[in-house]
Amino acid sequence: MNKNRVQEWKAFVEQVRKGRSLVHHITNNVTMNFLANGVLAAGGSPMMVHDAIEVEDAVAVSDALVLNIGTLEVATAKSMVLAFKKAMHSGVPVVLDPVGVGLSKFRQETVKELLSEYSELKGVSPRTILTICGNAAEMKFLAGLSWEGRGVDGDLDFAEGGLIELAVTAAKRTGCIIVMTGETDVVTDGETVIELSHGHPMLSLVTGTGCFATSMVALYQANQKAGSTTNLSFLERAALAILMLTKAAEEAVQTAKGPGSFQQNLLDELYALETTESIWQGNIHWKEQQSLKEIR
Ligand SMILES: Nc1ncnc2c1ncn2[C@@H]1O[C@H](COP(=O)(O)OP(=O)(O)OP(=O)(O)O)[C@@H](O)[C@H]1O
Ligand SMILES: Cc1ncsc1CCO
Repeated sequence: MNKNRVQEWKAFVEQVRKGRSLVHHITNNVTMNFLANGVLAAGGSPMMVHDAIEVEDAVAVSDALVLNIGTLEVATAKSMVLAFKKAMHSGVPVVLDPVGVGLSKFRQETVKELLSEYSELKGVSPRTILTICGNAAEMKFLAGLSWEGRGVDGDLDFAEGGLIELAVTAAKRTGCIIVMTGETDVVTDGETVIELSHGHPMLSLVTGTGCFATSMVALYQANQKAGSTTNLSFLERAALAILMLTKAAEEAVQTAKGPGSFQQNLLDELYALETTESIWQGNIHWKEQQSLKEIR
């Protein structure tokens, strides 16, 4: 077990939980309230600002930006592009949730525009990081394969090895960090793969837990206040975000009667979860160049 690593992770999680990082969201109107309360419970400060007239001003004061296309509208798609460009030029990390991307040409074109803006900025400094957080159906589309999602949901069955290959292909094709959620979560930049198997199936019975995973990643990748730096990579920070969410879910389910109380408990656990030894025990695997080694 790598104790130093765990100490660094723990210190960073504590930093995030006290940091009140400002996470600007342009997101869907189904889960917006859940995301705002979740970000607050996890130690951040949420801000939902959508209108094109003010999104650039909002990005200018933000520590991270979430773009979620769940209930995409023509006006918000325009806002997203404006906010994205402003974020990229002002060093604000962006996390995109391509909800139901294969559903319509409109969603596909919007995501394509953001990705092509991102790739055009390659080599331009400063250019911050773009992470994409979504389920296997959405990643399948981004990997250049056919869309098999149903509505905005993505119930896809993949063999273990297939999942990793899918996430790696999506990362290589988009040039982004990929966080692929599901029973097993896969976090990869196309080279390194971090696999996490925590959480509970109850997470699928509350709408927006995937959207919230995206918000958590943004909170953990957010710019840190002066004097609160970290050596952790964006990849590791994304994995920590998922770890905290899924570990909180494991606690939340203990006393839940069903999805309603589970959702409430989840907020309480995100707020209270102790970063003791048990958090770091279990199924976190780190793979590099085909070799599997556990980082704890
Ligand atoms: N069967 C499962 N067992 C454990 N954890 C799960 C399971 N399914 C999903 N999760 C967890 O639930 C969270 C949401 O992932 P999921 O893939 O369900 O998102 P999604 O389909 O995009 O959701 P939504 O569209 O409702 O926001 C992730 O943190 C993931 O780890
Ligand atoms: C149900 C639903 N429809 C559009 S967005 C959303 C929330 C889960 O992504």
